[in-house]
Amino acid sequence: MPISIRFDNSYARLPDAFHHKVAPTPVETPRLIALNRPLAAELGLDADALDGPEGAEIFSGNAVPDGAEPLAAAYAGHQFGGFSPQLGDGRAILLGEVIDSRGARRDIQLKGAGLTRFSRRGDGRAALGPVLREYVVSEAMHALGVPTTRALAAVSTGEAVIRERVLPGAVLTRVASSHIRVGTFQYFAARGDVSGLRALADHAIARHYPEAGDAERPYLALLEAAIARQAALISKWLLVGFVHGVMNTDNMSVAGETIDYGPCAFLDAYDPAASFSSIDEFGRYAYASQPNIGQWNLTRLAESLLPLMDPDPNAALEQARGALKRYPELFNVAYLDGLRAKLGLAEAREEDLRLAQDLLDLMARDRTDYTLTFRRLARAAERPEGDAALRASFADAAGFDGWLARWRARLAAEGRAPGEVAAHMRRVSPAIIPRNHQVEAMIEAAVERDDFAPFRDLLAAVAAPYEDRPAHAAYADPPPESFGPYRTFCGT
Ligand SMILES: Nc1ncnc2c1ncn2[C@@H]1O[C@H](COP(=O)(O)OP(=O)(O)OP(=O)(O)O)[C@@H](O)[C@H]1O
Ligand SMILES: [Mg+2]
Repeated sequence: MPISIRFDNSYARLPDAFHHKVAPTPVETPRLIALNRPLAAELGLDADALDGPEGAEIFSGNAVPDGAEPLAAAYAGHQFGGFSPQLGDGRAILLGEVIDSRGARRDIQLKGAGLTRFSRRGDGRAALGPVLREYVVSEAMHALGVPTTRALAAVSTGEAVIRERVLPGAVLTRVASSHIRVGTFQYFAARGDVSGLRALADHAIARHYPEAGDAERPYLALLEAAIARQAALISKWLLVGFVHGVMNTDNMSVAGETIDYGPCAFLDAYDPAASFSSIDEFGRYAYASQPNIGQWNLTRLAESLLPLMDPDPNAALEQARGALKRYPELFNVAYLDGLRAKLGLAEAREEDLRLAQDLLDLMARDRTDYTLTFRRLARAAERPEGDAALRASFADAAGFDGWLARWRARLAAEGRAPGEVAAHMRRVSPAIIPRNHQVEAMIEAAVERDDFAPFRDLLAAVAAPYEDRPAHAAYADPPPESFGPYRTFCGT
């Protein structure tokens, strides 16, 4: 019996200008590498039926399930500050949408599924390494509590893709609450297509911000809501040490989910200026620049929405400015709340930012490991003698001791039980992130030796980031010295 998926394809019903209806290009010998069974169940899919050759057929694009209406979406985007009026899905093909077990609409999309009208000079394909990276890192982000697209399946294609060298090809099946990007709005705005813009905004409101639809000014409310979600999202990135790496406006979801894990990386050593992507020469998308870039991108969204916001252009501009002005405050509040939690503080006080910033400054100076430092701090919270490994990680031991004394005094003033404080801290500061050296080792095993055991092990570890499980202990370790400085390459 063919697999049945209950599609309801609202994006396909939007006007022609929104998409190119195109089927995936079949691949030679699809092999299912991974199926996310819990996610499949959440989507109402038959995980047993999909966990084998039939799943390989569907998730490679070789078999298009009944009810799917494959399409490539049109979008534009600012890439490293320069505007491209037409990008679009050059290698991703949306199969359709399903309503999940909680009643939410979710996209099911194949990334690497072949040529579309938007492929430009690309081959429409993805390489196995980047597919596995996106699978592991997006699932890690989900487990960390960061809004993100999800990975439903990975399939190898049996075909080669040519990059700097010949690599095995693969397709990632990605699930998202939508694939509407800031660049999707820019696409219609740049063409002066106000009716398309309105259709898009109405679609985004219905799908992501239904309360905005009831507001006096729905399009302003859409902008405000998108700004709030983006501020919250980027604060979460910083709090787990995530560097997106390619925050172009076409890689910013209007739903506030992290999307496009091309050259992303997590901080090992804390360095606010950290930037890993080989194409981000000037550090535009460095770790600590992400909040500002978020605002820059949201300003592009605001500009795109102006024609809808008010018939009077000056009034529209005024409203957009007002909405954007709130972003820094929204970000700062969310980030400081997160830092407080990482320090185990339950009460908000004036001096909290200073306390947190002083620790971050010490960490930056001595390049301590971002993840380990906070995790060890939880241990220090429940031990009066402190944590020897933590102290040893600071070259400036006296500086750190001074900070530790201030922090302990602050905790003592709150008077909570040390065990409780430590438990709270461990709920927000992970033991395990997808460490860059582990991700690279996992990719090498898969690509060079067809060995997917490291992929499965890493995935299992990052799926339980806040737990200290002995079996996962190796994944909590920082990189060995020999790993050296890390560089990522756009996973095209
Ligand atoms: N191999 C390829 N073939 C065709 N088009 C490509 C290819 N790689 C990237 N593109 C296109 O180049 C543009 C920018 O690429 P970018 O790396 O941001 O996106 P992506 O990783 O392909 O996809 P997404 O943003 O959907 O995760 C997009 O329009 C994308 O579709
Ligand atoms: Mg992209």
